[in-house]
Amino acid sequence: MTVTAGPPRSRKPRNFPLYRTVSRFVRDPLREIERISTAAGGEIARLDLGASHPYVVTHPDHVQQVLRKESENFVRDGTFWRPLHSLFGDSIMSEYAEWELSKRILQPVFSTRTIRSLSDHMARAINEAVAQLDEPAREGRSIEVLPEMGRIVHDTVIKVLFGDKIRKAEADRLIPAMERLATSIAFRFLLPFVPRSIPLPGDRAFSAGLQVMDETLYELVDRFRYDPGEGYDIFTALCKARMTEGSGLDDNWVRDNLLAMWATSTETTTVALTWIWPMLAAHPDVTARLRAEIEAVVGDEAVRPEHLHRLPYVKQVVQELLRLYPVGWIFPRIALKDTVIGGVPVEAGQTVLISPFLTHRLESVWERPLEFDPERFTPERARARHRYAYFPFGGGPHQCIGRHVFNMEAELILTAILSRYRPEMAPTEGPVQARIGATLRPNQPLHLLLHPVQR
Ligand code: HEM
Repeated sequence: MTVTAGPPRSRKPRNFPLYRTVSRFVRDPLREIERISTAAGGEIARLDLGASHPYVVTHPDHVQQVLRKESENFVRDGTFWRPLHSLFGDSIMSEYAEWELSKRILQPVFSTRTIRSLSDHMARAINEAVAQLDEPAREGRSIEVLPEMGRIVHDTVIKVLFGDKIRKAEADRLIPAMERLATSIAFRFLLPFVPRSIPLPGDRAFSAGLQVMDETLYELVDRFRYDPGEGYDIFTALCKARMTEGSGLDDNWVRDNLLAMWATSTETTTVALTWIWPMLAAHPDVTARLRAEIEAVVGDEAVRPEHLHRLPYVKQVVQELLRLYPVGWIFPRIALKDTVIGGVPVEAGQTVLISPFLTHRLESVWERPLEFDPERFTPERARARHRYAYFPFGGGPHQCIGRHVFNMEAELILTAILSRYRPEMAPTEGPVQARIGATLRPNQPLHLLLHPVQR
C-alpha cells in the first residue's frame, strides 16, 4: 500500500517588521532589503511596513511563476505602481489594454530586423560621441563619468531611436529634468502608500522635473502630431498610430509613451555604463583581458557592429555588470486572484516585489555572489543556469523591449572607449555604493582620467 502525503501544507512567510528598524531602513534602504533577502535565503519574505505588507519573492522558480507562468494573475497595478503611473500614465509602462496597444505600436521599432538595419547608424553615432572625449584626454583633464556616459547615450538614442527629431535646446531641457525625476522619486518609490497630501523629501523636485518634461514633450507632440515623417523611429510610430488608430489615442497618449521611451532608453543605459568604470578599476585582470580582445579585433579602427560577434568577453563583462547592478532593480506586481507561491498563500490584492538585484546576489543561486566575475557568462555556464537566476531585463510578457538595443549600444560604447583610451579612475570618497532611485545610481560622482592609447 502506498501512502500519499496529500497536498503540501501551506507555510507562513518569514516576517520582517521593517517599521521597527525604520531609521536603518530610511538611512540605507537598499542594504536593509538586501539583508532581509539574504536572511530569507531564497524563501518568500514578507515586509511589515506598518501600512503595507508586500511579499519579497527571490527564488528563480518563484520569480518564473510570477513573471511568466502566472503573468495574467500578477499585474503592474496597485499602490507600489502608483509613483510610476504618475510619470508614465497609460503607456507601454502600464498594464491591461492600454499596455497592449502601446506595445503593439512600439514593438516594430525594436524588431531584430529594424535594430539590425539601424546598427551602422548607431555605431557611427557612438564613434562620434566618444571622439569628443579626445579633448579632455589630450589636455589631461578628468571627466565626470555619469554626465559623460549620459551625453554619449543621449546623442546615440536621439539619432537612432528618436529619428533625430529632438532639437539640442529640447534635449538640454529633457536631460536634467529626467535626472531630477529619476533621483527625486526615491521616497515615493519606497513608501508608495504614503498619501500625496503628506509631503516626502523629493516631492518638489519631482513636480518641477515633471513640469519641464511635460512642457517640452507637448511641444514635440505639437510639432510632429500630423507630420511625423518617415522612418523607424519612436515619433513616427506613435504619431502615425495617433492618426490611423482612431479617437482612443490623443496627445496625452503620445506624451505618456514619449516619456516612457525617453526614460527607459536613456536613464537605464547611462547608469549601467557608469557602473562599468569602478568595476574595471577594481579588476585590472578583467580590464587587461578586455583590452587585449579589443586590440586584436578592432585595433585602431572605428568599432563597427560586425566586430561585436568577435568580442565575446566584452559581452560577458556587460552581462556580469548587469548581474551586480541590474539598474531596473525592483518591479512590483499585484495578485488579482488568490494563489500559492512556494507553499505560501498569497491573497488577491497583495503586492509581490520582484528584484533582480536580490536574486542575483543570492548565495543559494550564485557562487561568491558579491564578486565581479565575467567568467560566469561563458555560453556553457550561462546555458546551465535556471532561466530566472539572471533576469536583468525581467521576463514574460513585460520583458524589456530594449534589451537588444541596450546590449549592442553598451558593447559598442565600451569597445569604442577602450580602443581609444586607458581610463584611470580617480580616488573615491569611501566605497562606491548603489543608491536607490528609479534606477540604481552610484552614491557619489566618479571621475576618470583618459590616457590616449599609444600605438
Ligand atoms: C540596462 C538597461 C536596461 C535594463 C536593466 C532594463 C530593465 C527592464 C526591466 C526589468 C523591465 C521589465 C519591467 C517589468 O516587468 O515591470 C523593462 C521593461 C521595459 N524596458 Fe527596459 N531595461 C533596460 C534598457 C532599456 C532600453 C535601452 C529600452 C528602450 C530603448 C528599454 C525599454 C523598456 C520598455 C519599453 C519596457 C516595458 C516593456 C513592457 O512592459 O512590455 N529598456 N526593462
